[in-house]
Amino acid sequence: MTATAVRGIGVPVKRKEDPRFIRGKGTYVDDVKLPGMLYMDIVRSPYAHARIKRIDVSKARAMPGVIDVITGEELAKANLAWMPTLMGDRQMVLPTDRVVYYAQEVAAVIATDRYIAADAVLAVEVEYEPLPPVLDPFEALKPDAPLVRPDRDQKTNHIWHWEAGDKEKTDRIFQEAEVVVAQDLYIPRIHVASIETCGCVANYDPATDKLTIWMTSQAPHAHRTVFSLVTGIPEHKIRVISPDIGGGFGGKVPVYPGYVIATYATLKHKKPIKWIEDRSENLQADSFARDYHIHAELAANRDGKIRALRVKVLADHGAFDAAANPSRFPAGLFSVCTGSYDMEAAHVEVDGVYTTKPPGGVAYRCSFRVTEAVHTIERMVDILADELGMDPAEIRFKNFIQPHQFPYKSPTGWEYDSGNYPAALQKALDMIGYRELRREQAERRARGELMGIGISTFTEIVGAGPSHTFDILGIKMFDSAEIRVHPTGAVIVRIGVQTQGQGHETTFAQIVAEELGIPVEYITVEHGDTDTAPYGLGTYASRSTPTAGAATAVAARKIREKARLIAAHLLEVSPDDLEWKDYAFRVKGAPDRYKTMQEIAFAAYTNFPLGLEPGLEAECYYDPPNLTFPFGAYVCVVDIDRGTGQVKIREFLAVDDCGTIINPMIVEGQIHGGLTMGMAPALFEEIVYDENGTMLSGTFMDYLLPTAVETPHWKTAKTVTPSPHHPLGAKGVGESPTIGAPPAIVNAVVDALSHLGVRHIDIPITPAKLYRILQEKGVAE
Ligand code: PCD
Ligand SMILES: [Cu+]
Repeated sequence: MTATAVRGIGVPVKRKEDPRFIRGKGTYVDDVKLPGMLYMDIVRSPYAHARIKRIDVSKARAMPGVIDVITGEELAKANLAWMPTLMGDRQMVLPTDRVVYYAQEVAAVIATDRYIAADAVLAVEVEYEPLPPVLDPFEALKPDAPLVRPDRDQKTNHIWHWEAGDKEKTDRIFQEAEVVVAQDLYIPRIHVASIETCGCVANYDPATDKLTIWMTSQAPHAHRTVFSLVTGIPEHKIRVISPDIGGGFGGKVPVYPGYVIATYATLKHKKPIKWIEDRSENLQADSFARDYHIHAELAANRDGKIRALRVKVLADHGAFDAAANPSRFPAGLFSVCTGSYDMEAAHVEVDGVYTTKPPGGVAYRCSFRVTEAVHTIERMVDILADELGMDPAEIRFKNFIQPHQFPYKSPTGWEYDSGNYPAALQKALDMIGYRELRREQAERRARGELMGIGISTFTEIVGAGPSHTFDILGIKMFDSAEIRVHPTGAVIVRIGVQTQGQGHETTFAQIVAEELGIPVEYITVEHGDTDTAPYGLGTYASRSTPTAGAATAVAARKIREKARLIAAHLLEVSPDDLEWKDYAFRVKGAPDRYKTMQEIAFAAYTNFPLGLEPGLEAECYYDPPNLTFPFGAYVCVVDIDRGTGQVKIREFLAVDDCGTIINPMIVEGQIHGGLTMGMAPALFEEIVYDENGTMLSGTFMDYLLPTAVETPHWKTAKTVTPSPHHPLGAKGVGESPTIGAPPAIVNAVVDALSHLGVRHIDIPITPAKLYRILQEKGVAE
């Protein structure tokens, strides 16, 4: 078998899933239609904070086609008015006495038709007594602030305090440091706004006593376990199916009240119940991302050598701590904020705060708060360079962790597996022609034009994670793969992770193709169905390749070891006389005597050595020894329109390193998508509330997503520094670009204005915001 025939690792195989997608033949949750299916729609709160005095459902119930109206009171009787969150908090499914955010679920209508359900929602009468909203986390911490969560024992809006690093050493360095720079940064609330909204079809079948839930889930097994624990239904009687998913991006990790209500309703009515959010519900009430109020300080020597980083954060979590993080990391992996730079010490503190806003704190393509971490350090390094009058590239070269320092122990306790930061930045600078650009900038500046060059050299942390520190509600964050090679050499691979567009059906097949020498078209990848897929923690935080990808390689190697015994039997040699070469087992010294995996597979069912178990299957539950640390060097060139305040990205070059690349075409697609999702919050996206806590950006008229028109032509390149502990040397890549892009863009805009005394601008850098700055500085046209 040749590499061309196998099309394994490193080959730009076209996506196996695309033929069905481009024909419109995908099966999304809303495509699931069952006989007798009922439809659910949700009554939502018009207030951010209010007491519920009365809910009158009589008019709604009387409407033809309305089957039921479910309220919090009814759920309370079933002990389901509250549910646990992934972070160990509790969250209202439906309220019994108060609402704590705008658009919160208040009641649910079940009807024979989606439109009848929507009409009946309007007929439900709710009497509210408005309470003062709590919108600013700083205000929320004041002693006289209204309590968002009187249900808790602690009578405060403070949720938790979390810290990492060495406080004493950090403080000492700050006291004696030659230079200190400080900056407040705000990373606003944003929303993943995936094409497909959330939803489910819940179906309890009394004949089999089985509950099946098709749901938009990034983690079907974990969700099944949560459902079992919440409802008391035995886990084998629950089947969660996550079918084709129209984008996850972190927003489909949490459990939403709608899933729980629909499940309750199917158990009650013994009919399938469909619930699909509309766009506004999705934007208004589903988990948000970011909302970090950051104060950061760097201590350095006058020559630009960074000595220490100190960061304090207020994290606005909304009304419930329903963030999607590993249990022990309430602030996610934010403590990776020392980035790509070697320093003596760091201290990071994060405080979680309740406000009357929707709960969440999901990733938005940022692997557990890494975007926030990277934005902080990459902005601070530029601010320091500005303070010292140094070039931002030069200050980075001066502070990079050097290639020989890996594995590198960071001051907040991470062990970076591998990296070569100077090589990546040098490549980026050479490719973009950095010196020439600086020259051009000086000329343009002299003519009064505003051109900026921004750099970001970020380190990502993905692949959660090693069982000694990573779990979700106690379930360790391993992942899994199961491979079956059938007699004709056709293969089914089942994995514990679940694609939402990333192309796992292709890349995981390529891993098996490479390891077994079976052409990729003979390999089918299945996932997302808890009845058939092995247990896994799901797809988010760019963990699939580092965890399930490793499991797939290890399982394939187990198959290969068994195949060796069968090949030896067929070739009548000892197993030790065989070597795996050019995708076949060959007799050492006589490479023309060989058996391919197809021949071996057939023998595994027809002609296996006596005493050997028949069949050719293997599984692996992979507990990663460490996380993987992908990285990149991005350079962004912007021109600012002095007449409108508009930022034009003239050029953007992304040099990424995700170790061994499985499918270069898919990785490039991931990078294009990720860069666009990095540009979006840098320039456009923001969730805005008015002074009453009403969301002002609940439609795509107001929540500005970039289109192809706003998106520049991304240039990409790579370096390859394999992970030393991953069986394939691969690291995750899905989120790197979203993490690396925002600071590159902001650094470029600030660079364009630094000679006017501008040091920092919070995202999103909208034309209106920028135009005001241009006016202040007297350069607006
Ligand atoms: N080295 C390497 C790496 C990787 N790869 C590829 O690429 C992809 C990706 O991967 P990763 O990195 O591992 O990741 P995952 O896990 O798979 O995924 C996840 C991610 O992914 C991304 N991307 C995407 N895409 C699409 N299309 N869709 C979606 O949804 C999405 N999402 C996003 C997100 S957000 Mo989070 O959830 O926030 O946490 S996380 C995330 C896949 O296919 C794989 O296999 C390759 O090839 N190579
Ligand atoms: Cu984040």
